Amino acid sequence: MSFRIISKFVLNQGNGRCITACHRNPFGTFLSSPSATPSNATARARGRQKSYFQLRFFGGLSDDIENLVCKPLQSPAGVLDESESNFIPQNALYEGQGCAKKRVLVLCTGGTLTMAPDLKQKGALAPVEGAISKYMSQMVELKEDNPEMPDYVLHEYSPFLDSADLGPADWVTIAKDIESNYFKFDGFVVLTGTDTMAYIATALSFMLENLNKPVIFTGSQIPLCMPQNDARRNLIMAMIFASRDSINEVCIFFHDRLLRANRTTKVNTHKLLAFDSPNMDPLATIGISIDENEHVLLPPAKGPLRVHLRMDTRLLTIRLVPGFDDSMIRRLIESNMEEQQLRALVLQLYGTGNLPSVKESFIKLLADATEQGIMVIASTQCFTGSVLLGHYATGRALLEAGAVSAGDMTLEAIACKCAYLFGRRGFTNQQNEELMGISLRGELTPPELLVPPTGASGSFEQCIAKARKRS
Ligand SMILES: NC(=O)C[C@H](N)C(=O)O
Repeated sequence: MSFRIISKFVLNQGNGRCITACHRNPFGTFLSSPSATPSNATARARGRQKSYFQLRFFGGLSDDIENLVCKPLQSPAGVLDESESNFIPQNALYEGQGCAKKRVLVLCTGGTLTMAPDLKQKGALAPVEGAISKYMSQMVELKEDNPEMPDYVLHEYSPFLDSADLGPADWVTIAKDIESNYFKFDGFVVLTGTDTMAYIATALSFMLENLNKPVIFTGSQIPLCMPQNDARRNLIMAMIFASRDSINEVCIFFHDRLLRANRTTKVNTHKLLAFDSPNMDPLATIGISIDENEHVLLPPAKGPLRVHLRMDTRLLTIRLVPGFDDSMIRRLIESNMEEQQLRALVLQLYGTGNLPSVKESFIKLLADATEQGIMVIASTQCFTGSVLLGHYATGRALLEAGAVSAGDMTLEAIACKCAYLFGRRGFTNQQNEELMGISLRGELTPPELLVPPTGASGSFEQCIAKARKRS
C-alpha cells in the first residue's frame, strides 16, 4: 500500500504564526524557543536562557520506509549542552497570560473520525480528505486564545485510510515522523481508525524506546461531521493529554479514559466506550476533573529516544476450539517450518493456558517447532487474567514442549512485541524467549507480581523462581 505523506501543514488556526522549536533533552529538561514575535514575558524568559535558538518548522515529512535500521536520535543543531546550568523555561510563555503554551503535532491517518457517507459507495462511510483541518480550524476549543489548549500543527497523510488498511509500513511512517519532529513538539496526537488502533499504538510503544513525551492515539466511533459524534471530545482530550508533562508513553484516549496503548484492546463495535485495558487500571479517567493514576504512569525514560523501525511480523495465531482438527494445524505449521518462514506461533488457549493433553501428537509437533527455533507462545482466550503454565497438568505439557508464557499480555502486545524483538535481529532465540517474559514498555505484569492461584503447583512456583532470577 502506498502511504504517501503530503506536506500539508495547518499552522494554528491558519493565522500564520510561526511554529517554534521545543526540545526536551535526553535528561528530561525542556528547551524551547519563543515565538517569532516574543512578548515581554518570552523576552524575559529569553533573558534567562543562555543558548537561545529558534527553529522554524518546515513540511516534508518522511515518505518512504527505506533504511529500516535502529538509530539513535540526532539532536538538532544548537541544542543545550547537558552541562548547561542555566534555568531553562519549560516553554515559551503564552502571550499576556503568563502561562505555558504547549505545542502538539497531530498526525491524521483517516478512520471514522474523518469519514462521511459516500454516495458512490451506497452511503457507506469513507474518509474525506481535508475535512479534519476544516473542522479543527473551526473548533472554538482549539482557538489560540484558549490558554489551556496547546498550539497544534495538523499533518494529514494521504490517502486517508480505514485502519484495516494500515500495516507495519505505515507504523514505520508514523514512527519516523514522530522521530523527526521529536524536539519540535511537547507531545503527539495520532488520529487513526479504531479497528486496528490498539495494534498501531502498541507497535509504536515498542518502536519508540525511551519515549519521554506523550504520544496519544485517538479516533471515534461516530464521524466528526455528525452532530452526536464522540470525535470532538476524544480529539480535545487527546490534545490535553498530549500537553501533559506527566505522561511519557504511548497511550490511547477513548471516551473517558486514558489507557496504556500496549495494554489496550478494542472491546466494542458500537458503544462509545470502545476500548479497555483488561489487566491494568487506566492511566487517567475523566469526569468533572482529570484524575491521573500516578502509580501506574511510566516514569521518565533515562536515555535518549531510540527509534526501531524494523518490524518482523512472521507470526501465526491459532485460537483453539474444542474438537479442533490438529491435522490441519499440523499441515499449516509444517509447511511454514519447511519454508523457514515462521518465527512465532501464538496459541490462544483455554483458561490459564491449557490444551487437550490427549492430543499428544499435537504437543509433539509443538516440541518439534520449538526445537527448530519457532517460538511457541501460550496465551489465553480469557479477557482478563494471566497464563499460568504448569498450574494444570494440561498446560504443563506445553512447558515441557518449550512453550513460552504470554502472561497477561494482550494479543496486540504479543504480536507487536514479537515483531519488535525479531526485527531487532541482535537477540538469540533464548534471549527473545526471556524478553517475552520481561516487561519492556509496561506491557506485562511481571510474573513475580502475579498472585499464585490456590493450590499452585510446583512448576508454577518454578516459573516464578525463574522469573525472579532473571530480573
Ligand atoms: N471507528 C472506526 O474508526 C472504524 C473504522 N473502520 C476504522 O478503523 O478505520
